Amino acid sequence: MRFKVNEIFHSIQGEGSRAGRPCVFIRLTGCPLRCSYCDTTYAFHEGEFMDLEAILARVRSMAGAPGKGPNAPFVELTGGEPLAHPDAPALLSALLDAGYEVALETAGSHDIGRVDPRVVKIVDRKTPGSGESARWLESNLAHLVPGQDELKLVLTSEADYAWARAWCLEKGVLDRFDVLFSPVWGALDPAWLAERIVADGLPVRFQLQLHKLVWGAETRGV
Ligand SMILES: C[S@@+](CC[C@H](N)C(=O)[O-])C[C@H]1O[C@@H](n2cnc3c(N)ncnc32)[C@H](O)[C@@H]1O
Ligand SMILES: Nc1nc2[nH]cc(C(=O)O)c2c(=O)[nH]1
Ligand code: SF4
Ligand SMILES: [Mg+2]
Repeated sequence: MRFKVNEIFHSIQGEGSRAGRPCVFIRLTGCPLRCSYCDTTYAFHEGEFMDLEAILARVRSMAGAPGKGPNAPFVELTGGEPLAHPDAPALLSALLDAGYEVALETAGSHDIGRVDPRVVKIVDRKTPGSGESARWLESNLAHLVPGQDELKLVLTSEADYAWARAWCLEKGVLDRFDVLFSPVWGALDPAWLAERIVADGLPVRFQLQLHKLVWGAETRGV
């Protein structure tokens, strides 16, 4: 089983409710979407083929020995769009079997029902401002595990916020899942977003990309 891999790196988880934890990232090459704000366009084509064993060996060399419990080494599969690769579910299962806590970062454009339910799924509901909101697979909502998985809405503008709020209320997701609202870096004022969430009493988690605050927005491999 082979995968085109853009990069594998060890850093601090910069997004989601697990932000701040050391994490090994596996970034697969390729994405069929073209979000207006994508900060990872270098992963659309660049990469080298690696087989499953080589990926597991690289992860092991960075994350250390697998463990158990809440502080088991943490590994995230991202991209590009990892689920655009037909064998991504098998890679995720192999990482789980090796004893890691495993997360998947996905655009919600591909069926997450094929993924082991123990994988922490961080599913990005693309907004109109991304230009890719029509790629959303509504059936994915039924596969999210409350208390484990997360919905993320990355907002380009005040109009995107209004759309995101209405979508969350219409779908009833705020009663069931951890929902994250993030500004597009450099596009939507984070203070405006934070204040608006508070003013609206919206039970979502505001997030900034921590790694960009630490290393700047252009640094790769962090
Ligand atoms: C690079 S994507 C890879 C995973 C998958 N393709 C997706 O979009 O969820 C990882 C996350 O970074 C977010 N992201 C990309 N560019 C961003 C930007 N300029 N500002 C804030 N978040 C961004 C995406 O919305 C997504 O949630
Ligand atoms: N530090 C760090 N945390 C991240 N969380 C999700 C990322 C991604 O690109 O999917 C990411 C990333 O690129 N870097
Ligand atoms: S789906 Fe993810 S990787 Fe693909 S263009 Fe959008 S943000 Fe970038
Ligand atoms: Mg990133």
